Amino acid sequence: MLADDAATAADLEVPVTLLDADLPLPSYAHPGDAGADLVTTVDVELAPGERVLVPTGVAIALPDGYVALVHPRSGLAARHGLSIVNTPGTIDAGYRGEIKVLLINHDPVEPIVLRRGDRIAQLVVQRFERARFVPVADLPESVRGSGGYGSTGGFGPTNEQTKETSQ
Ligand SMILES: O=c1ccn([C@H]2C[C@H](O)[C@@H](COP(=O)(O)OP(=O)(O)OP(=O)(O)O)O2)c(=O)[nH]1
Ligand SMILES: [Mg+2]
Repeated sequence: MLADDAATAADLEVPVTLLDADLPLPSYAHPGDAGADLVTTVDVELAPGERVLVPTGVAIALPDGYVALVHPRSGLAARHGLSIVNTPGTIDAGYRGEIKVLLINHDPVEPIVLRRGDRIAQLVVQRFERARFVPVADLPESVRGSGGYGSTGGFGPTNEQTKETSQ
């Protein structure tokens, strides 16, 4: 059973429709948690390496200027290798459809069995900035410059599985 998430008047109000009345609203396990847990409405078994788009029974209407991000749950990742292909998934403010989660089983050997009502992911609601992309000839200088992808050090050479395309 989920703990009472103790919503307060200070919390952002987000209208939700439950497409499956027997399952719960997204719910925070503890006060102060960033992620509200989402459940699967279906039983599903993921073979090793398999990905499945799983329904959550929830549709929301975020206010303009907000986004909801669908993150994996670390316990399921650590214990079973369960993650999300497109992590974090982006729920746009204008989206009124059912939130779905593209789960993947990263375990090389064991299948993962999920039951209807299991908590499979967590939704983090955030404000965001819209950018006005302004073309310029030269970007302002910075200390980092164009160094990236391990420019500050790492361990070992790049694995040959990492392919890079050149122009
Ligand atoms: O994990 C996710 C990610 C997205 N969506 C929904 C909400 C989101 O607003 C919409 C579109 O997502 P996104 O923009 O990431 O996908 P796209 O491939 O760019 O699709 P579109 O062309 O519809 O924008 O799909 C989900 O239900 N779950
Ligand atoms: Mg899109």
